[in-house]
Amino acid sequence: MTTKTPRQFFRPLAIGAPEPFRELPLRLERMIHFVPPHLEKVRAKVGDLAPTVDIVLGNLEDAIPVEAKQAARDGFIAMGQAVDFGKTGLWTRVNALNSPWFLDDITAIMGQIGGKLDVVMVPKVEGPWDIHYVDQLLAQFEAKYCLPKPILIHAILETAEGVKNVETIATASPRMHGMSLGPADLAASRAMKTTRVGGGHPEYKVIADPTSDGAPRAVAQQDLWHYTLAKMVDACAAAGIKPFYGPFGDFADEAACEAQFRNAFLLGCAGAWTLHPSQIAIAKRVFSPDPAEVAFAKRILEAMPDGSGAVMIDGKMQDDATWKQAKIIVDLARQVAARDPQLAAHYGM
Ligand SMILES: CC(=O)SCCNC(=O)CCNC(=O)[C@H](O)C(C)(C)COP(=O)(O)OP(=O)(O)OC[C@H]1O[C@@H](n2cnc3c(N)ncnc32)[C@H](O)[C@@H]1OP(=O)(O)O
Ligand SMILES: CC(=O)C(=O)O
Ligand SMILES: [Mg+2]
Repeated sequence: MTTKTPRQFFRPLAIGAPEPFRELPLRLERMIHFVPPHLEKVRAKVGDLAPTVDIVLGNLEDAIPVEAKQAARDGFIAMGQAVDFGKTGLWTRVNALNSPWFLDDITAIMGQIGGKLDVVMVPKVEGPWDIHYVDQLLAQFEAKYCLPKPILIHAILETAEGVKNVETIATASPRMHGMSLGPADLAASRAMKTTRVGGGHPEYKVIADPTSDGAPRAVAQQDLWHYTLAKMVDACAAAGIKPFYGPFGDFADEAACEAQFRNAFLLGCAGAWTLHPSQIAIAKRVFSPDPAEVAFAKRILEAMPDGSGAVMIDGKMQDDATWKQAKIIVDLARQVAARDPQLAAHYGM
């Protein structure tokens, strides 16, 4: 594949558009909270909701009825204008690039609240060509409206072709913020035989061999999403962008939601989607590091001030590599502490 030279890669795509970021802005993004902006009742509470989440996302795509597409777009703009989001990110999920609504979504939003928007989430991204199109369009709007800061792109990985092209999607533009797993559309795209939005399936399992005494055979459920999530995490980490778990649709099963989010956290994800207020506390709990882990990570950093050598702590060998792991945990704890005084106290920060 032909790619741009390094210098061309970082040039603005429209005269007057801001320079692309070289590094992602440092932001705590434990949950991307989805708001249906066509509902006046929900919209009215966004001012109170915003300080309790890291990101508010106005959803315009799936889950918004066709007859409410315009109301959702208008509602998102009204909400964006009315609310002071402070340190909370303001994102939107626009309709798919091949839908009848995308062009009007992006045109209206950039014209009216482009200066407040942080990230555009693009659904059903199939390859780098989708990112290039949105990249160029955003640059033209940034130039037209003299926006000082580039708007970032977050892709949803939710088609088989997208998964096949995940590495070229991740590196398609300096505007790439990250990626989320879209387990519902991806399941459909792959003809997986499920009807769930994320999470496991009891029939996806391995079973131990039968024994001569006929004892019940041990069964272990496997994670349907491990392969895709791991592939996405590697593509994102290699490109210097952020991977996220997507939605978990069974709001009543908080334990399963927490387990799926925690697997994603341990594997390298920065956050997950919250679709219902009850999921916010789960995401906060999972994507803020455990105070005991933070305390141990601090001991590693203190024992190896320049990050080199080998020391023993509680019988465990530490060296340059565990120092790097510890730094990731302590840096994340610092970000969380800056946002959450209660956790700051638990972390001793
Ligand atoms: C596969 C995908 O694409 S996933 C992404 C697309 N899906 C979404 O964005 C769904 C977002 N969530 C929602 O729209 C809603 O949660 C629904 C429609 C699924 C369920 O809503 P309800 O039936 O109202 O749920 P419930 O009665 O439990 O809500 C309790 C309260 O929380 C509010 N609430 C529910 N969801 C949200 C939300 N996402 N954000 C803010 N408030 C919410 C309700 O308005 C209700 O408020 P009230 O107590 O003042 O009446
Ligand atoms: C997240 C999403 O859009 C999906 O699972 O299809
Ligand atoms: Mg989807």
